Amino acid sequence: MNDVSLREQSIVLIGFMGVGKTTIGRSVAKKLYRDFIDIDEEIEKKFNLPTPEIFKKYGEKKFRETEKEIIIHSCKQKLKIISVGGGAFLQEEIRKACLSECIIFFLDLSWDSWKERISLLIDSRPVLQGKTIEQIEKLFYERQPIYEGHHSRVITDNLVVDEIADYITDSLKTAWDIYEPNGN
Ligand SMILES: Nc1ncnc2c1ncn2[C@@H]1O[C@H](COP(=O)(O)OP(=O)(O)O)[C@@H](O)[C@H]1O
Ligand SMILES: O=C(O)C1=C[C@@H](OP(=O)(O)O)[C@@H](O)[C@H](O)C1
Ligand SMILES: [Mg+2]
Repeated sequence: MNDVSLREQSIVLIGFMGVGKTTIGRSVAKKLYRDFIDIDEEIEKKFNLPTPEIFKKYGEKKFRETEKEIIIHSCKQKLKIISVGGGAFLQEEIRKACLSECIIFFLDLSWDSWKERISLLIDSRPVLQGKTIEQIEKLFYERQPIYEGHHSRVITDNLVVDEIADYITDSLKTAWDIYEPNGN
């Protein structure tokens, strides 16, 4: 770790696509009066295209390279709330950078709850498109080990966005008060 205090460290949300990283990250940022960075939004701004179009026009490899560049840059900043795409932690360099620079929350949703959400996700997630539900289930479980590197896990089944965001902010405030009681 660098010389950034615990209170200043940026927070990174990870987990499979659709678990709520973007929505919950935005809510946590509001509650803590911090800037929010959604890495997918940053990639889309850079290409001036939605993610499915980036995949179509430039390919997944280019998307992943850009994702890495933006995350490595963003995770070195202080006091941010950062939501990374569900595939970002496939890249070891990203995992290592986030783990050493930031506090990582893993949003853990069960397959049974996740599959109820699929219709909300399919149009904007190219990785899900053209796959059967069985293939998506296989991907869901294959991806779980990449999220093992984290500092805190939040089981999100049956919780609304506000409850999850409150849980994250409360646990951060508790950790800050324990480890940096004088606010530094
Ligand atoms: N706790 C939750 N309960 C119900 N729906 C949720 C919850 N969190 C997110 N959603 C919904 O799931 C969809 C995916 O959320 P999103 O924040 O884009 O996930 P991610 O960034 O992890 O892909 C959105 O339609 C969002 O409104
Ligand atoms: O898991 C993945 O491979 C992806 C997840 C998406 O982000 P969310 O996890 O926010 O849906 C986005 O980065 C892209 O569609 C690829
Ligand atoms: Mg997202």
